Amino acid sequence: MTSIDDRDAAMTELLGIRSSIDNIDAALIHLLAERFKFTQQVGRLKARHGLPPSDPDREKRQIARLRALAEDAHLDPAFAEKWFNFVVAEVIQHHEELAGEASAAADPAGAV
Ligand SMILES: C=C(O[C@@H]1C=C(C(=O)O)C=C[C@H]1O)C(=O)O
Repeated sequence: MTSIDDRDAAMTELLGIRSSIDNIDAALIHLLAERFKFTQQVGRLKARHGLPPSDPDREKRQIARLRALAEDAHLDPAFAEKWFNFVVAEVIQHHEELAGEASAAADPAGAV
């Protein structure tokens, strides 16, 4: 059993830790927003030049790099890879949408 004082101290400590978690979550949202700004830039460039939305070789290299970074940082490399694949799936969907918009703009009647 812990005393009321112990519990109050634990709650104060918990709130302090959660405030750091809140700051990190906010930083991650800002970093992701910045990443998506750049991937949208890549998507528009690819769409303008008829390049494919995905680049599996680049993804493979990034996964190897991120797994090594995760290991150094004592983060589960499998989690790092899952996170990357989750983000890339969204990026590729955006790129496909941009490619569709570019081809519709180039050929509004849909003629082949
Ligand atoms: C952003 C790109 O497009 C796709 C998305 C990637 C990413 O989000 O890291 C990597 C490769 C591509 O499949 C790119 O080709 O660089």
